Amino acid sequence: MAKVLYEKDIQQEVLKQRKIAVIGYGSQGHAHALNLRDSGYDVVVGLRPGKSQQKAEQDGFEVLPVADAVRTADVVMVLLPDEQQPTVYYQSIQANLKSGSAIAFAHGFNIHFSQVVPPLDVDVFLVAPKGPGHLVRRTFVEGAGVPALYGVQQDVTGNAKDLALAYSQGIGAARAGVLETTFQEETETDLFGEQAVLCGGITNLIKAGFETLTEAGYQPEVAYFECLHEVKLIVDLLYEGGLENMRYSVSDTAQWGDFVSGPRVINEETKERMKEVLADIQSGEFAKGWILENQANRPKFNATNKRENQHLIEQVGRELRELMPFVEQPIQTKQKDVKVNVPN
Ligand SMILES: NC(=O)C1=CN([C@@H]2O[C@H](COP(=O)(O)OP(=O)(O)OC[C@H]3O[C@@H](n4cnc5c(N)ncnc54)[C@H](OP(=O)(O)O)[C@@H]3O)[C@@H](O)[C@H]2O)C=CC1
Ligand SMILES: CC[C@](O)(C(C)=O)C(=O)O
Ligand SMILES: [Mg+2]
Ligand SMILES: [Mg+2]
Repeated sequence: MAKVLYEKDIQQEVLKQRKIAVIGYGSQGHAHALNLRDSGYDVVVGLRPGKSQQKAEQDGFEVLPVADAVRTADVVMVLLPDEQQPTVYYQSIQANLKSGSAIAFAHGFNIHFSQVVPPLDVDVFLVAPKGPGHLVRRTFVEGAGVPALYGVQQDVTGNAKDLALAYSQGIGAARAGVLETTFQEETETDLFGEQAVLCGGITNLIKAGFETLTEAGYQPEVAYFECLHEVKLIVDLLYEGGLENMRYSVSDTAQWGDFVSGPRVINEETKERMKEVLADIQSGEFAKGWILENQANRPKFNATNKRENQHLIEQVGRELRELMPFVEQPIQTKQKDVKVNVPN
């Protein structure tokens, strides 16, 4: 069994003496900056002029241009979109990193695929929350946390692991559990999880179910409740107590259907496709495609995003959610169809 660390296992002092620059104030950035400050750490935010800058200032942070924030910091956490990190790193971060300081990431993509190569005189570590940034903040405020993986790529000071652990504690992850990993393992498992299960897998499962019902003549509203809305209720039971807990709560008819029909939909063939997805991640093929897509200004990303937002399930869902005031308002701080290519 892997060793999972909690708050009681972690010393905070090593990070308390240091200034942390959080670069970026999006999903992860705002959560890390706010949680670290609430945990008593000294935080400055590095940004370009714009929406995030205004938000961070409204939240009471000192906000500096990226280069200046890096210059003042002992620990620099890079929370820019993965595809923007190399440009900003080489234009504004690398030359300003203090010798003996630390650079950190919430996802290993750019280090693992060598898009960012830090100098040899800094520590390089990873603290990767296993959940969306907005929940990293929401759960922290509620007194809980989102678990995280930590890893060290480069340890020149002898402090890298302690810094990573203290950082994990500062963002609230150690309340839920912190697990040691490598940049390679985090990158490959995170990409696989989001593609095959958490994002790509679940959205396509939902759409396929919805389309099967509507194409058979059933009402789209009924199909929406059945295939999308109820997913959260079922996932809550899975989250709270695993497969057994969900199966305990649903009817025996549903459980029997789960046993006999689930494997007709998700089976060895699906697993073979999953293995292909994993192989593309491991070989760097997926990373190459994503880097090229960005260099071309995201033609496929933008077209797919537009088409997906117009899907019948989205139209029906928007109308139904209007009538359910208890459903929490969507987060949607990001306009994912706009490619912004402006470094600092
Ligand atoms: N989203 C998530 O929940 C998770 C993300 N991660 C990782 O965290 C990192 C950050 O991702 P995420 O939080 O989704 O990113 P977001 O897209 O939510 O936020 C990006 C932030 O970076 C700023 N930014 C973008 N370009 C520049 C630039 N050129 N110069 C200065 N600031 C810039 C944006 O500001 P502006 O308003 O000016 O555009 C924004 O504040 C990634 O490595 C990701 O893989 C890891 C776990 C989960
Ligand atoms: C599941 C998507 C994720 O990996 C995450 C929230 O953990 C991401 O990159 O946003
Ligand atoms: Mg993830
Ligand atoms: Mg991810």
